Amino acid sequence: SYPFDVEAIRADFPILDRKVGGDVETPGEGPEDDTPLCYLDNAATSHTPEQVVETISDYYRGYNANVHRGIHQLSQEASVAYEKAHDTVADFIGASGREEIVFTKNTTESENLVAYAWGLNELGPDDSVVMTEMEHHASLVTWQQIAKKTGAEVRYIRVDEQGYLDMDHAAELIDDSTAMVSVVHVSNTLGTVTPVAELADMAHDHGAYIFVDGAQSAPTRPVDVQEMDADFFAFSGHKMCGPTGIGTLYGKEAILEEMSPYLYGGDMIRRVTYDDSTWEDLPWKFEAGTPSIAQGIAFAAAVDYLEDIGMDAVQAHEELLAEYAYDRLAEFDDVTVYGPPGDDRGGLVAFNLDSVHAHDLSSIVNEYGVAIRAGDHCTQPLHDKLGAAASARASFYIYNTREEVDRLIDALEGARDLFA
Ligand SMILES: Cc1ncc(COP(=O)(O)O)c(CN[C@@H]2CONC2=O)c1O
Repeated sequence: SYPFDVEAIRADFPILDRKVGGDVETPGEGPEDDTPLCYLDNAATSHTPEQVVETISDYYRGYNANVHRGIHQLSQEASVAYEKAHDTVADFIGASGREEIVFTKNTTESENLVAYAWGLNELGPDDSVVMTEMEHHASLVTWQQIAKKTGAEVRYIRVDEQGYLDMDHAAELIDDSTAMVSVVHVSNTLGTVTPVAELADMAHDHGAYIFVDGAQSAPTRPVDVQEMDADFFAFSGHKMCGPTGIGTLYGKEAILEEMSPYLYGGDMIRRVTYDDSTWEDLPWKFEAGTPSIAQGIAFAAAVDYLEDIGMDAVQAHEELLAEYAYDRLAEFDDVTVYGPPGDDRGGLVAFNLDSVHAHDLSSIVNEYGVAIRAGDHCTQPLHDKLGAAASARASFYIYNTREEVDRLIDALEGARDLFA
């Protein structure tokens, strides 16, 4: 049994009825497209339910217009919907209001916004930025490069053998020189869940900010940014039933108020003269130019869709599938699974089959209709630490089932027989 009616959810995703195996030039239409799809790459991107797809087409068909400035009815309708979408996202993560919700392109842009608009101005040679060894490149490379530009020092909290964060090491690294602690909430490679509230306390005890990368947590579990006391929190719509091209940077209002803009242009200004300019209120100060209007409205529809299921139920489903996959992989004596035990991780499992390179494994299981990820998952330093050039990764979402995990295991057995 599952925490909710998975079959009813699957009915909202026609793509799950796709057959694969044919010519990629003609998606889903070729005569060889005869193998039912088994999609297990949700940490990369999730699918989009009909309700969200319809929201996008309803917008373009019914009230497409530019926002914020127009006086005519369509512009007012689009502006209300786009601005209210910020309220929906604010409620979803426990923010105090739309002033704390900046719509960006994705998590990556959210990280860069803070690194450039705050980091470049505030960091210097006496400062340190503390991250973990399991950061995604969206934060690791961003803060690494900003630190180079500003002379700040970068420090990495150790991840132990089991994939847990070494909190004693965190306490050593986070000190009075620390200006920013930037950490992943749920690792997209290990599935490790980081104790972000504890890290926030450590950061605040030393007068530092904490930036939580919520790309893999916001879609898969309840998030309350005030409870964790995050100063910044970032996530992407496309990983949580939303379209690509839309993400969120949450920031505490007082901090965003102080920060200078990231991108300049229209919509983010209040008054412009030849000499200088003043800025719009939050969050519009950080949304320059014509925004991704349809995507923003659809992002809110995706939040509504998930809230209907309930994030506790989403988390429970993720965890049962991750544990099941972990246990089934443990049946192999030539499989290495990375990260904490199956009953203490987010909804993904990265692994290697000893005799088969992850890329070969991924392409073979693809022959069985199974879609998983192979590569470094944008965590190359972590893979160096693991001693793995690459890993295969299965990641689950609300529409996946145990039978689909079984299909993965059957495909792995097929791959092993091929290479045996
Ligand atoms: C932990 C984490 N942080 C940041 C990002 C960046 O998100 P955007 O690409 O939306 O900016 C990702 C994306 N996850 C990658 C994308 O593909 N496979 C993954 O695991 C991620 O998993």
